[in-house]
Amino acid sequence: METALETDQLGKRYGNTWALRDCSLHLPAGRIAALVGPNGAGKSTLLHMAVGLLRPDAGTVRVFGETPYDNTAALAEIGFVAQDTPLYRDFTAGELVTMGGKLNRRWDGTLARTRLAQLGIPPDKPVGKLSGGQRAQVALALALAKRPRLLLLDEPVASLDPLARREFLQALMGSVAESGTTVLLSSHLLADLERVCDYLIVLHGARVRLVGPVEDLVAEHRQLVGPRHGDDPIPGVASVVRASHTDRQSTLLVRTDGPIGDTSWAAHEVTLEDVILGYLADGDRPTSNEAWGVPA
Ligand SMILES: Nc1ncnc2c1ncn2[C@@H]1O[C@H](COP(=O)(O)OP(=O)(O)OP(=O)(O)O)[C@@H](O)[C@H]1O
Repeated sequence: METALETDQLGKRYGNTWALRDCSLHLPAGRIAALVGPNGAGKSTLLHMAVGLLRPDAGTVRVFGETPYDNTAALAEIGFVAQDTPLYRDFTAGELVTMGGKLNRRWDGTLARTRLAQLGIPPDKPVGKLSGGQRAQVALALALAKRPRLLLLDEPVASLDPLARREFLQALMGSVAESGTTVLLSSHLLADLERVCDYLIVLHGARVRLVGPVEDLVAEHRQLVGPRHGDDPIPGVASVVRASHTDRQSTLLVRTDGPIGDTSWAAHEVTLEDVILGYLADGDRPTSNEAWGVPA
């Protein structure tokens, strides 16, 4: 299968601090992928390198086989909606659609106008005077009009109310289903991601913690509840993601590589949210109490 995005040992550093490190992953074409991680995990940094806004300090990033940095041909294949949906606020939505046609060689202005008309967005009002949700829809319509093969969205629904969020995600799903566009979408809203995404990338502490098709990842993880557990290996368990213990009982989130044969463990299925939260709970906090002058 064709690969839309591929990184190998990709890294970006600010001063002495790695914003993203040893990032190796691939995103097959046609997927709608969730990019998840706590604040400061490196999500925007990864997206900015994928869209050629940042030059990597280590490793490589390729979009459909091309390096995006300083590569106009590669950038023509990528749509990007940045975190705060920046738009020229004095321009109207209609003017932005016209401008897009002058700046992009493959531009579907009719698609953008049809979408914006369906959403009831006025064509003649400066976008600075639209609501946050309407602005996000304008930004998405412009990104889709570019007919990108890869669409990168950095927290596109963060500022939207639940109804606007649902409409935005439905619009996104509808149009990428028609066009076959690959999407990589960062968000903190796990329930939304569970509804729309079929591929998952978890970042934590500047590193990739988990990558793969949602269906496989959910199927491979189990919650085990059983007698207090030490460090002994459990047959069928490839790794323990997270463990909590009482005096007599242990509860483990595990990644399996076979059936759990030991009947002293009760094995429960997990949701995507359980898996994500398990990986997010594991990892160091970048800023210590000492740095803030508070006791540990
Ligand atoms: N321009 C910059 N200069 C210095 N450090 C930066 C810069 N941009 C990002 N960082 C640092 O890089 C790390 C990763 O930041 P990034 O914005 O990629 O995280 P994120 O996962 O997108 O976070 P959020 O969910 O808050 O948007 C953070 O520690 C951040 O402080």
